[in-house]
Amino acid sequence: MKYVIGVDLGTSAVKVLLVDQKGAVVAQASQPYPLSQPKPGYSEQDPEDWMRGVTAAIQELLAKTDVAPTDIEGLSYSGQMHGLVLLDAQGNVLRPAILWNDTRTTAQTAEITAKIGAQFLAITRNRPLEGFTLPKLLWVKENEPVIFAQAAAFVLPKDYVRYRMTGQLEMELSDAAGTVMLDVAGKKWSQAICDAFGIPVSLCPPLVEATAQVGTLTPAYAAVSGLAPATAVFGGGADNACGAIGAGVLQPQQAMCSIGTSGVVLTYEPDATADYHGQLHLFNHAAPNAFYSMGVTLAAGYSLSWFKHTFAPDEDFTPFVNSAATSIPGAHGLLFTPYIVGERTPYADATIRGSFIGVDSKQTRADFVRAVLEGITFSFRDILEIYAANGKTFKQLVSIGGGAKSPLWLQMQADVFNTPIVRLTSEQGPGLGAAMLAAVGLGWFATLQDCAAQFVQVKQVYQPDPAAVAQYQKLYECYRDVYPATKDLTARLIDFQ
Ligand SMILES: Nc1ncnc2c1ncn2[C@@H]1O[C@H](COP(=O)(O)OP(=O)(O)O)[C@@H](O)[C@H]1O
Ligand SMILES: O=C(CO)[C@@H](O)[C@H](O)COP(=O)(O)O
Repeated sequence: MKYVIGVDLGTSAVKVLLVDQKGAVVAQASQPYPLSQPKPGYSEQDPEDWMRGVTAAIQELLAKTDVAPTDIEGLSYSGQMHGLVLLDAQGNVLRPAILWNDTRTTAQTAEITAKIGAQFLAITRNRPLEGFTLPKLLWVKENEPVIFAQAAAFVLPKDYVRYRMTGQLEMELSDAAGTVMLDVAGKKWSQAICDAFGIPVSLCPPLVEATAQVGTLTPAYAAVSGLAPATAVFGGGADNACGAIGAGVLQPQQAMCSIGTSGVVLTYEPDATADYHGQLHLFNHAAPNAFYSMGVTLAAGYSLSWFKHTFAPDEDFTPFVNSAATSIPGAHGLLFTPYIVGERTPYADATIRGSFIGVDSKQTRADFVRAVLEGITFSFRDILEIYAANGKTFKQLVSIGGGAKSPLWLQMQADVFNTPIVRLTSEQGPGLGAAMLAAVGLGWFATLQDCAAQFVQVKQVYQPDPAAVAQYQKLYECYRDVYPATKDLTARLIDFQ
């Protein structure tokens, strides 16, 4: 039997999966790393922490199995998107990576809109938002000119990890789309965007396709990790593109819902003509010549992990989440909005903050846990409403990410969306998608669709419960009114942080 490894470089942790030729996950390992928030709106990670985590997770993975490293034929990646890693001419990291959920760049996004708003949307297929990479590059250029002057290249998180493992510096296409410096339909760097903002195109690394082999491991990395030097390394993909592949979202009308640190509702787009007027993102898929659209909740799983970390640091996620079962839909009148680091879809608003509305002396901690889960789920419903307004409804949604571990949350999704929710045998969609890119790159399968037919396995389908659907419809109407009512108020409170 032969194997591949999928490395999922998430925001909370790296997860590595060892997958055999039949698609069975034979071992997995995970290593967390810290997130640094030195100022309100800032979110950074040290790329060296990613490297330590990836290497330790691979070592742990190999120690868990009897699989010979020489039987692991290939490895590929799924990566948290948009994070800016600046490198000097020797490939050294110049400053901490500025992540996708860092919102310090409001001035730069306004600058982009004012300068080339309509042209920007036409080329990149996206509105300039704080989370994307170009505003981060402009922020460094304006605020840290000495560092910017030393920059010889920029990469995204998983592209940096791949560089350290292979010595090859490239940027993979589905992730490059999230820089908003790419001509998305033309699959090439946009000279017009670079020129408009004084970014030398020489900073943009060569582009590589997701299933293309970039090389093999360096002898040094093979020695330290325990992998074989001949292990073939493939481009990989943006985590949401990989999540879609791992969820089998490879045809029009198929859609997924991902609860990781962020939250995503995503659908496959066969070409780049879909037009959501910038309300949703449109990026290149990691499947060849395909695209996907998506809306993003900035703090989905992060709202839950913040709440648990703050109020129940010693409890495990599973009992903590399950405690919500002792509450009821609507959490005895408590509503939560998950805007704890600002929001992206449907409100591109870096200064909105979260709220608990309807706090009552009869409520218990279980009500608060339930309200957090429900508020996050309502934020996904907001994205589904945008799809519906554009004529897209889905027969079912495949649920992936850490949040898909919880049967209670899966049923809640079915009830809030009034749509069947599919649970797969593994909730590690991005890691599985990364492994599938290696499997196709190695030629085990002719297409990702063929690979998905073998690798993607449904475990259970959660059907909406009509009574809960009716309750959640009324609650969702209240939820929608919280944003306009709290927008100005919570922005004023930021001064007191
Ligand atoms: N047992 C669980 N039940 C429900 N949600 C969970 C559970 N364990 C973790 N989570 C949620 O999953 C999130 C992490 O998901 P993951 O897909 O690993 O994220 P990332 O890829 O961003 O690192 C956490 O923020 C947490 O809220
Ligand atoms: O910014 C986005 C997508 O545009 C995020 O979805 C990141 O890609 C991080 O993903 P997770 O760590 O939550 O999986």
